[in-house]
Amino acid sequence: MITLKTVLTLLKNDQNFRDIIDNNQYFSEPTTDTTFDKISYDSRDVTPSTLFFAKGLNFKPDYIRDLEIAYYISEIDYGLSIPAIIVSDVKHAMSMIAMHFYEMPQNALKTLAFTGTKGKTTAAYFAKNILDTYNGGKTAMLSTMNTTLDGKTYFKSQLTTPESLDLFRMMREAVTNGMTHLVMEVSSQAYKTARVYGLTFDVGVFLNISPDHIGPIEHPTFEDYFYCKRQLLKNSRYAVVNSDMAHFDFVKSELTSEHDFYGDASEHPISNSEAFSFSTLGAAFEIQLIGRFNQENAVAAALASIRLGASLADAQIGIAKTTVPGRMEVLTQANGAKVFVDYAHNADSLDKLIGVVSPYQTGKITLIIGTTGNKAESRRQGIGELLEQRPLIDVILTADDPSFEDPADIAREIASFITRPVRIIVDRETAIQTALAETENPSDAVIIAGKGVDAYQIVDGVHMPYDGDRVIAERYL
Ligand SMILES: CC(=O)N[C@H]1[C@@H](OP(=O)(O)OP(=O)(O)OC[C@H]2O[C@@H](n3ccc(=O)[nH]c3=O)[C@H](O)[C@@H]2O)O[C@H](CO)[C@@H](O)[C@@H]1O[C@H](C)C(=O)N[C@@H](C)C(=O)N[C@H](CCC(=O)O)C(=O)O
Ligand SMILES: Nc1ncnc2c1ncn2[C@@H]1O[C@H](COP(=O)(O)OP(=O)(O)OP(=O)(O)O)[C@@H](O)[C@H]1O
Repeated sequence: MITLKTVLTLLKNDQNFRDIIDNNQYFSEPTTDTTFDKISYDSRDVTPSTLFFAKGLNFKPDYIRDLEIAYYISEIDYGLSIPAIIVSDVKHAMSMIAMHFYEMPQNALKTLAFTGTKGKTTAAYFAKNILDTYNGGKTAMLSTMNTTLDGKTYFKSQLTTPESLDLFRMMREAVTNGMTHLVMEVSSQAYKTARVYGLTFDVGVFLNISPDHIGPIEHPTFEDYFYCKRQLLKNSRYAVVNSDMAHFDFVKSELTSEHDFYGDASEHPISNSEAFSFSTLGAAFEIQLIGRFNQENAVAAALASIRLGASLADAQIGIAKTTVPGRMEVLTQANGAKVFVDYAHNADSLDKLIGVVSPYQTGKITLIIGTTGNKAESRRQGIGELLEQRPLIDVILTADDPSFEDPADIAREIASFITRPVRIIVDRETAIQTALAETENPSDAVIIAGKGVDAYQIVDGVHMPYDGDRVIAERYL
């Protein structure tokens, strides 16, 4: 519950309030003694005592024109018969009001947030397992794939970082469920669209940065993407940063909170790095996820979790038992060839993935990859240029969430950066079946990159059923 008076006080304290318009009259103080028992940004989910937020690129005033709601908050006066609270920034208003509506759940949780171009989900899974070992399974998690508010039941996430109204509701539910810790991924979009506005995390981790998510609906430039990501460190009481990341000196120069670094250029380098083990922080670790970058993700999660109370032994146990659905999963075909299923879907992570596979697989390596339509368009050139530099990799280009674009056109665009012949097999299952049928012996490998266990393909803006790369690969082993 929240009163109109409190809403206005919050907005005024945040210098966000402009005016109330009720019946063509302007007011700066509450005109009624209203209490809201629901907040919503979706007209399909309101009651008469709902405080409604009109926001978003595709919002239409017709959604609420005929609704019986007490007030709406908006940057624009839509001239409706519903009283309007006009603000300068509706996303800021949503976050400030949501955290108070849900009674500041962040005060009852130790919060740990990961940002970075790559590794957020993996690091979040490492941290959940470490913290669960410490607190007996009381860690909620919000990740790109899965969300759990009771530490054990998972449901599919809509966004990497939810809208503020959903975020604070979920945080309150986690507290009600007895959770003591929350691990979450914070995307650059979350800062760009103020989904975590006003929230201070106990620990914020910056994993790495490379050009990505640049396109019409995401970030106009790399500068904007990088700036948004850095906001996590400004809004965390304690920062953990990868000393090997691009622009590290600049990130370091901006730090104002207490902090720790990991990586080769820090006091916590990784040593004795083998496929399934490594050493750091003065201890030996076992790990199921191969790849040096996963060892980096693990160290980041360990440092952050230790800051929140976990011990080094908790970190060793948590890291050893972590697997992440669709990330670096290895299957073996009847002929002994290996199939690597991984979520890599930009040039940087693809480069790392190929780097992990090629030392072990000395035969023919076939890569199946595509990239999204209507989003992150710069990935096409990045992936194409990378594959041009890997002449020994046999490439099959396929569909990966083409959305409103033609997947064959996307594939041809990637192929335009590669001078050797590459195959285009648009149907993803056929591409996987073809590659698996071509392997001959244990030194061969197929890398299926991009969708992991995602059980959909976005086609014409709609999530169409897709079995997921791992399930399909298992079918043709
Ligand atoms: C740019 C952006 O942040 N977009 C998100 C945003 O959209 P929006 O605010 O513009 O809202 P909209 O979808 O245009 O709809 C307008 C409003 O009308 C309302 N509505 C709609 C229909 C109706 O009948 N009644 C009604 O009230 C809707 O509830 C909505 O509030 O809010 C929507 C939910 O409220 C999100 O679904 C949408 O994410 C889009 C689909 C998206 O794909 N975002 C990506 C870029 C994103 O945020 N990705 C990052 C991860 C990036 C990474 O991997 O690092 C993430 O955090 O998920
Ligand atoms: N530290 C890292 N550096 C580079 N690549 C990584 C790193 N960690 C993971 N990857 C690669 O990126 C892929 C995605 O990993 P993960 O899902 O953990 O990252 P994410 O940041 O959550 O990604 P996204 O924002 O695309 O959802 C992995 O499948 C792996 O190929």
